Amino acid sequence: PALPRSKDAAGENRDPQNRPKASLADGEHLHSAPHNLQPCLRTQDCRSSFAEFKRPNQKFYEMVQDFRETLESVPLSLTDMVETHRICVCVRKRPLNKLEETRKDIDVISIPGNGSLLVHEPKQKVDLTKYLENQAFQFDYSFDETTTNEVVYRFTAKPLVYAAFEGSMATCFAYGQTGSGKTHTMGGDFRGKNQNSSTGIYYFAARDVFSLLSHRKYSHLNLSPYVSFFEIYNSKVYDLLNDKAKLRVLEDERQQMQVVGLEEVFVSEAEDVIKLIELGSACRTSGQTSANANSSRSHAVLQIALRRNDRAGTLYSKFSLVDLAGNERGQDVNSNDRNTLNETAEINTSLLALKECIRSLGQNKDHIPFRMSTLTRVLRDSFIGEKSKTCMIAMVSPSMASCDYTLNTLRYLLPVCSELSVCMVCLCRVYSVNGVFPSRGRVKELNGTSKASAAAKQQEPVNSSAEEVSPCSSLR
Ligand SMILES: Nc1ncnc2c1ncn2[C@@H]1O[C@H](COP(=O)(O)OP(=O)(O)OP(=O)(O)O)[C@@H](O)[C@H]1O
Repeated sequence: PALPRSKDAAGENRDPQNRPKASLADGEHLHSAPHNLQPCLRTQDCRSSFAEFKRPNQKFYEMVQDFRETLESVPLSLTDMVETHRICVCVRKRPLNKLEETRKDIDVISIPGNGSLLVHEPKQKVDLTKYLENQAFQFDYSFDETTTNEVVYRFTAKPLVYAAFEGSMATCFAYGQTGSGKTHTMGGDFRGKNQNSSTGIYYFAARDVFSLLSHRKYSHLNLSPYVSFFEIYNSKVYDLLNDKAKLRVLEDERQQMQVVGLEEVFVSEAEDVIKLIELGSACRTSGQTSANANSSRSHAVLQIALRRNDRAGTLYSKFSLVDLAGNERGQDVNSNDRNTLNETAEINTSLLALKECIRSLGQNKDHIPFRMSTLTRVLRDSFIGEKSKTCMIAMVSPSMASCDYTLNTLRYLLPVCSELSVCMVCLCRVYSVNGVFPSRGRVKELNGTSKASAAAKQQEPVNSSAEEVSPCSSLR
C-alpha cells in the first residue's frame, strides 16, 4: 500500500505568524471564547497570543495541527490482512497521560496509517524562528493512540502463537522508554494502580494457545503448555515464580542455553496464566522503593513452552514475551552512582546485543552474536534456526518533552527493519523540504540504485545542524 501523501504540495510548516490571516469563517470556536476577548480573536495573531497564555508551546501546537490537516489518514482496521513476517517491526503510540494533559504538552506524533509514523520535531533557528522538522518512518504496522491491546495483539503476537504451533521458536519484544506503555501492552490495562491482566498480550497469547491445543489441526501433536516468568537485572536472572530466586545460565553439551532451576509451571487453562502473571509481577516490584523505576531497569520474560506429552517432555516450541528495560536508561551516563552506572552499562549492552542478533537473524547470517549479553544468551533459541520468528513492538510517548527519546527509539529499530524502511528514513528530509511523500514503489526503485541517501543529502539545508536548537531538551 502507498504511504499517505501530504495534500499540501508545499508541505513545509510555516510559522503561524507568516501564514495568511484566518478568515472570519475560521472562527467557529470564537463563540465559546470569553466575551471581552472576542474582538481580539478575529485575527490569527491575537488568537495565538491568547492561547499562548494557556499553552506553553502554542506556536508548535498550531504548526502540528496545521500539518495534520494536510495528512490523509488510513486507519488500521480489524479486517485488514495480517501479513506474515519472519521479523515484524511495529510501533505503538500511547495517548497523552494526565500529567502531560495538565502541562498542556503537545502531541508531536502522527500515525497516518499503512505502517507510517511522523515525528514533528520542534526546532528553533538562531534567530528564534520556530519550525518543525517532520521526520517520516515506515514500519510493518503503526498503531495510534486509539488502538486497543487486542488489535495490537492481532497484528503482532497472534501470528507468533500460530508459528509456535508450527514448531517455531517465537519471540515478541516490547521496547521503549519508561512510561511509554510496554507493560500496559504486555501485561494489560491499568485500573488505577492495578493491572487488568486479562487485557494484555500475555493473556491473549495464553488464551489462543489453549484454543489451538484443542484445534483439530494441532490436537494430534499431543502438547502441553508450561509457563515460566523471570527477570534479568544487571545480567543476573531472577525467577519471578519462585520468590525471585537467583539463577545461573549455563550452556549444556548440546550448546543449548539452560537457566538452571527455572520454575516451569504446567497450566491447564488461560486463567492459570493470569494467576502466574500476577504472582510474578508482584514479585517483580515488591521490596523496591520505586516499583516503576525498578521495573524499567530489568527485562521481564514470560515464556510459554509447548512440550510433547512423552516421558521426557520433549520441547516442541517456545514462545517468549519480553518486556524490555526502559531504553532511556541506556543514556543515563551522567550519574556518579555506581549502581546506576552498572545498570546503564548492562542495559546498553543487552539492547545493543539484541539489535545485533535480530539484524543477523534478518540477514540470515551464520554467526549470531547471542553471547554478547545475558538477555540474548537466555533467548538464544529465538535467534537460531530457520523457523525462528520475531516481533518487535516499539512504544512511543507522544509528548514533545519525550521527542528526543522517541527519535532514539525509532532509530534503534532501523537496523532491524527492512532496507525499504531504512530508505524511507533517508527520504524523510526530502519529504520535509519538498513536502512530497515518496510512494513505496518509488522508494523501492530508489533503494535499488542507492540514490536515496544521495538525494536526501543534496536536499539537506547546508548548515541546518549549526542553526538548529531543539527546544525539546528545555522541557525536561
Ligand atoms: N496505549 C495506552 N493507552 C492508555 N494508557 C496507556 C497506554 N500505554 C500506556 N498507558 C499508561 O501509561 C502509563 C505507563 O505505562 P507502562 O507502565 O505500561 O509503561 P512502561 O513502558 O512499561 O514503563 P516502565 O518502563 O517504567 O515499566 C500507565 O499508567 C499506563 O496505563
